[in-house]
Amino acid sequence: NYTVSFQSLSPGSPITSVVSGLTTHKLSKGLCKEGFSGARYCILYSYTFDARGISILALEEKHEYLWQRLALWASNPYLAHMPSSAMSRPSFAEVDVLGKGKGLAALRVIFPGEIVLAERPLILIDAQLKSEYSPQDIISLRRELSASLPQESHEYFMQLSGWHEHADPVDSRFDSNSFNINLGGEDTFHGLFPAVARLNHDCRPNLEYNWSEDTATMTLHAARRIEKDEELTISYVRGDFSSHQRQSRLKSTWGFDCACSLCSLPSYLQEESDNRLVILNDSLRMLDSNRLLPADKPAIAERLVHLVEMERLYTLLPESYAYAARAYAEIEDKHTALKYTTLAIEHGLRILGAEWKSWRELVELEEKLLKPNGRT
Ligand SMILES: C[S@@+](CC[C@H](N)C(=O)[O-])C[C@H]1O[C@@H](n2cnc3c(N)ncnc32)[C@H](O)[C@@H]1O
Repeated sequence: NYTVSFQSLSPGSPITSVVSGLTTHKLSKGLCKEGFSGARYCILYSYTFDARGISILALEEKHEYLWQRLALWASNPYLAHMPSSAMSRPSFAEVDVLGKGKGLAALRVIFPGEIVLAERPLILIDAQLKSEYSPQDIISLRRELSASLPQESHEYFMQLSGWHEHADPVDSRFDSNSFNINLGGEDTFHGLFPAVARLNHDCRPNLEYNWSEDTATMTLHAARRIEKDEELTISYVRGDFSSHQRQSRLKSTWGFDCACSLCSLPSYLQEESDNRLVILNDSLRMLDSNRLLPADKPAIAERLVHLVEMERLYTLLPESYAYAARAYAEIEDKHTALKYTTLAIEHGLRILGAEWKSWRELVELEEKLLKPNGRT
């Protein structure tokens, strides 16, 4: 139920009330600026959204769609808030971590699959912006955007880390802390999630993040059991990259030398891990290629599962089980196919949540396998 007419929101217009679900939000339109292509990008902001506000910089005609996506989930019970505001029973707290600045640590044991944190963006920027304005204009737009947040949120944003020493302070905070997300089909945005922004990197993290376009929420699940006081981490780069690729990406984009559990191993063990990653990626390529005979697929899928387990790449585990399930179903080994289907569904829902793309396909496979005399 939206009572606002988006066309009528002109820059600097008086605040307009919008009813979404049970919540009344006050929306305002800020600065608008025409890009090189003639497209008009405008700031839309609300001081009341999720109790900490939101600032969006996007094509004017996309404002209504974006707002509907965000407002629909205003009553999501899992929503996290900034550490300074009321959050019923967080399982983590902000801490100082030696050599990494601030971070988040578990206040209690967190079990595999638990939702640790789920939040919507504080700032959203259309990724097209880069091609529409000069670097100087982008800096001013980003500054204007962060200044449109409520005072407390703006201060919180400015306390986030921004490692690029010589860059603009607002710009470097965006660059160090934002995620690329899809919102509105193919449209890419840079989203800043304030609590998630405090998570440090580990090449073998204990949390997995998932962006849901449907609920406009970033959700973090525990990828394994996490002990009390353990630091919570995500991986900023793909875990199946080689150690060299991971370390150089982390240095160039986030400015640090990775000293995580994997990168601190003696070099001969890192080489072992890199070798396993090469075979792991080859196995994935082969299974995707359609060039394998059905009889050869189970062994390759088993090898994939084994390597993923050895490499502690928990997020790849559900998809690896799924490959094994499909491979065994194809050769009509129902018993083993069912074992892997169950493992895939259980791990997938636990770690990746209901947004996991293979979930429904596997449930159908399981149903077929369970039919007496049913063929796969
Ligand atoms: C998204 S922020 C994470 C939170 C940040 N530590 C803070 O104090 O707000 C990314 C920055 O944290 C630091 N960082 C993250 N992971 C790290 C790691 N594994 N080792 C050292 N520094 C790390 C780097 O300075 C990086 O640019």
